[in-house]
Amino acid sequence: MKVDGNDMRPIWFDNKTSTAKVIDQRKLPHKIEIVDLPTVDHVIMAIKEMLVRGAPLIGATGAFGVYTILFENRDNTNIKNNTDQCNNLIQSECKRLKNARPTAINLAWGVDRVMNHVLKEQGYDAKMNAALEEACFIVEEEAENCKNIGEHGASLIEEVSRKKQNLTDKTVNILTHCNAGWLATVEYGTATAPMYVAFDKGIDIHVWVDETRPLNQGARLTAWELGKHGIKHTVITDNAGGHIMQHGMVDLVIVGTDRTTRTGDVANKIGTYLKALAAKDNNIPFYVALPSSTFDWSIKDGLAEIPIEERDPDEIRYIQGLDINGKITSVLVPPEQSPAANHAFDVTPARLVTGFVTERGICKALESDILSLFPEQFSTQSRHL
Ligand SMILES: CSC[C@@H](O)[C@@H](O)C(=O)COP(=O)(O)O
Repeated sequence: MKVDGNDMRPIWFDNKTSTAKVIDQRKLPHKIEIVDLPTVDHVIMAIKEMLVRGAPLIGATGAFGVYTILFENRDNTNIKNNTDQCNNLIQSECKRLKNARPTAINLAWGVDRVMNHVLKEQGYDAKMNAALEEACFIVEEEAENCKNIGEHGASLIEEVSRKKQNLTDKTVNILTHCNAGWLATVEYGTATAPMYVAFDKGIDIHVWVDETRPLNQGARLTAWELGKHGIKHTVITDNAGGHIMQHGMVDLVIVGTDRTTRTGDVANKIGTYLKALAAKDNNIPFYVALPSSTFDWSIKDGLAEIPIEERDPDEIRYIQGLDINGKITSVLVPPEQSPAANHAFDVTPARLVTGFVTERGICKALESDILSLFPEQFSTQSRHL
């Protein structure tokens, strides 16, 4: 996507250094800082500390992580000359990569996909080349998936726009939570992709951006992205959604997801469930946009089976922003001694979801409908079979 006229992605491969590079999203929107990922420890740190975040981006970063295992050990003759030792190292490092964050299924998906590719190859250089090739392929494929999500999802916005043509206020008001934009994917985003497509087609849209405490991905990242694209938006507190829905100020909710079961239960950033409840109570369509890499085909019960990450309570206790000297700084909010609990995600049951926007089209939040878009997953072993 364009930032001040320049093409930008949150991750890319730098041929000069032979390493993946990422934008450090902790510093946005105040500073664009690029970080190099030359070792697996760097990759794990980037995922854990959320320099990169958002399910599809975590998946892409994990995919490059597998390449990094081989890049990092390229001068280790013991590993290079012993296939068993090399494969054991790849498998144990991949396990470490997959443990960096638990909720987004894309991480395990991206790592396993590249790992399985690499283990089949004979010879160190062939393995390293295969890892890089597959990681780059995943990045392009996810970008294409998000583009298609945008095309399909824009039809929902166009439909609302058509219905509003006889009203004085024709603006389509969309609410979103967290950041499911290009910063969370590779290009376009998931929840934001339909917004970018609709806006580019000339539809009058306005986006309510939940600030998304504790790390403010909405206020910091979604607002920045939308602003750079010229899309009208307003940052609101996380608790304002219900109120504005009751007052007819929201036509449509679109969010992303970190893991969705084959039955349509949706894990996403903490607070998503409350938005879905409020949308249901106000008859407002609640859509979830996702690439197929975010479905967990092996599970059926999101509440019981999706692991919910619990992060450092200090992310709640401290809030980060620019001080009056223009320096990024953190300040303590609650009393020093008060404990805090940081549940990073929640699960919205399928019954509250109007539908899914995927790269293959839109479907209802029902196992049969989801599988009719992805019939090849019909026989994927659910843990319940
Ligand atoms: C297209 S990204 C979808 C989700 O990953 C996004 O909504 C989200 O919850 C991100 O959480 P984060 O903790 O910032 O990684």
